[in-house]
Amino acid sequence: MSSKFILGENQYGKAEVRVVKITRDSDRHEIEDLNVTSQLRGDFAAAHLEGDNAHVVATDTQKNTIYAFARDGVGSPEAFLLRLGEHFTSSFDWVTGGRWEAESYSWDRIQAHGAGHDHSFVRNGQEVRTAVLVRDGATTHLISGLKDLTVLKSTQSGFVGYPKDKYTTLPETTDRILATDVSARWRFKTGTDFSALDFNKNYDDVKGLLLEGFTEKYSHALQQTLFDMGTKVLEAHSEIDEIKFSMPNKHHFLVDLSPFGLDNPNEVFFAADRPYGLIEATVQREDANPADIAWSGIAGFC
Ligand SMILES: O=c1[nH]c(=O)c2[nH]c(=O)[nH]c2[nH]1
Repeated sequence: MSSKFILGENQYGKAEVRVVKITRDSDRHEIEDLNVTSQLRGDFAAAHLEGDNAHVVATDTQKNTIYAFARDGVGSPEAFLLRLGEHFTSSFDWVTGGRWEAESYSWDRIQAHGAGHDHSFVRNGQEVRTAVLVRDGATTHLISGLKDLTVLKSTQSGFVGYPKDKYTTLPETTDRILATDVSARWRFKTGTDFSALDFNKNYDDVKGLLLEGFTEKYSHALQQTLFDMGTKVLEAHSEIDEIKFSMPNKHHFLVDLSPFGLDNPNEVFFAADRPYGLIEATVQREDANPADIAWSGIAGFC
């Protein structure tokens, strides 16, 4: 019996290019700090089948392009990825698409003597900003996001009414701590005019809405709070078609202080790090276009 083997889907590039850009037009410096991955798609059959590298834009060249483009400034992770995608697809005929991804780390000015310092910064540990661009021929998909945005509410959360079977030990509660690390990714409508979008403003606004959504209502479950958070974003942003979440339910267990003759009226908790509930869902417009190609390769979301 003979088998024939053919080349399936493929992409390649440079992963995790760490680039820090200091803008020093004046004594008051600005910092941009990114981790960028570039992957090209197109006709790379000869490289795989024949060892012919005529189409292989070296991963080293892709890395250098990222550094060279940073010389002009980054602006926003989304704008930076759009520039890279346009460059590679327009410069090389056989590059028909690709995937470009960035994480961006934010820095605050160090407050010294009552003012933000001109050139000394402290990493803002709140969350990591993310962006993914997928180009497929004439179609462009762009997904903004964030991860590790840790939030907690100390009341206005409960969990009751769930089915009880012989394995159920969890007591119902109408007053518990709700805590999670928000990971969210929001996809812009296909065909959005990205040149008209202020991505940094968009990011700040969506993050603000997510945080507001977390606070606003009594939470009957993290699932409900997730949906509320997503709804707020879609209501306010017509350019966004869907938002996906992955959120651990970071359990806080009341400590039994009775051995020490003390009561514990919901004040002292054991913050468990594992196991944790893991709540994942998409909130989308009813008429959103399916965009599986945009999401494939993004781990940790359903
Ligand atoms: O918000 C919650 N959702 C659940 O699905 C769940 N399951 C559980 O044990 N506690 C919780 N809390």
